[in-house]
Amino acid sequence: MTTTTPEEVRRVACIGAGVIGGGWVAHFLARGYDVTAWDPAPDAEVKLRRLVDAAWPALIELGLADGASRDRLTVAATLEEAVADAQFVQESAPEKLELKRDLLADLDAATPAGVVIASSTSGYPMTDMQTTAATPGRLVVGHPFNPPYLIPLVEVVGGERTDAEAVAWASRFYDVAGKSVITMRSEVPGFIANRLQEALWREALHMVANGEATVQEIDDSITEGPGLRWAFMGPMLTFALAGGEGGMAHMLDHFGPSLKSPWTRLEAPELDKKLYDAVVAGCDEEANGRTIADLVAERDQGVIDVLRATGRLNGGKK
Ligand SMILES: NC(=O)C1=CN([C@@H]2O[C@H](COP(=O)(O)OP(=O)(O)OC[C@H]3O[C@@H](n4cnc5c(N)ncnc54)[C@H](O)[C@@H]3O)[C@@H](O)[C@H]2O)C=CC1
Ligand SMILES: C[N+](C)(C)CC(=O)CC(=O)[O-]
Repeated sequence: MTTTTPEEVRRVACIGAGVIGGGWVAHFLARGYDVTAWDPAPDAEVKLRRLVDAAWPALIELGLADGASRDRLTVAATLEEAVADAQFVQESAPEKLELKRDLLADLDAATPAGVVIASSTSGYPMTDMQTTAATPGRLVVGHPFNPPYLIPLVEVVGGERTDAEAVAWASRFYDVAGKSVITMRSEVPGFIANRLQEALWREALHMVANGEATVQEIDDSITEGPGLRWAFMGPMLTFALAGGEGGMAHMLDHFGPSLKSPWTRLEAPELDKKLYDAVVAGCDEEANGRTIADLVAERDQGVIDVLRATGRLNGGKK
């Protein structure tokens, strides 16, 4: 393993610079790191710098680290150049298993020995991605949430061939870099948060497909309802309060049987053209003329307001 401690890291490489890679770049720049990015798309640098510029006002509001600057971003011409002197590597390439396997093997070959390489994958187990790397012990999952420069959580987990030391190093590094870390004990498919989100998403798609709720109603049902509580108290404790003075024990006695009620019976819906079009059109209708850039700015401001209201403006951590 690397002899660089998480506290000593100054140079980070971000591989893949789309929505998430770009978000990681913005986060690491705001925390004062030197960042080198690489992305094979011809227009990647223009898009990346646009994303960082759009994120920067929110990051200023959150509070930049000493010395943080957009000038610390370098866009490399090759993968090898990007990782040549990296002290940590964050991979955020498209969610395709074969691509991730090949890319992680290439990164492993090009990155200085012992440096930890993390994948942003939304759900592939590292065991399935590290199969062709020569030194898989340093490969971990570091799953972020969009946008990584504002949402604190990172889920960290290794694969069967990952060294426990690499998982511990990555968890500590993200902590030092201002993230809120959950280090998982096993490779649960979808990790923790996406497993929960996907359950909700599956039910939402069923309701749209069956004409039971509109896209707008689904969003309102969360933002006007449980979402208000979830920003500061998770689904477990909020449901404990549903039991009144009896807390979770009374809640389980009272509502436990409804766990087996028909609302939880569903398999994933078929994402056919009709459902696809209905969800896309519903989002356009709900956006009501607001562009994606407008919505990103609105979301960023909303997250900052929530972080401030819940006393979490110190770099995003509780
Ligand atoms: N979009 C989201 O909300 C989240 C995505 N993720 C994960 O982050 C990763 C990236 O997803 P997005 O940023 O959404 O995708 P994206 O499509 O916005 O960006 C992917 C980028 O990778 C580049 N790319 C293509 N081939 C590449 C290669 N061989 N090596 C390096 N870069 C390559 C593309 O040019 C593109 O800029 C995926 O693993 C995804 O599951 C994780 C959390 C949230
Ligand atoms: C849509 N997604 C599965 C890629 C989302 C995530 O992985 C995390 C997030 O940002 O919600």
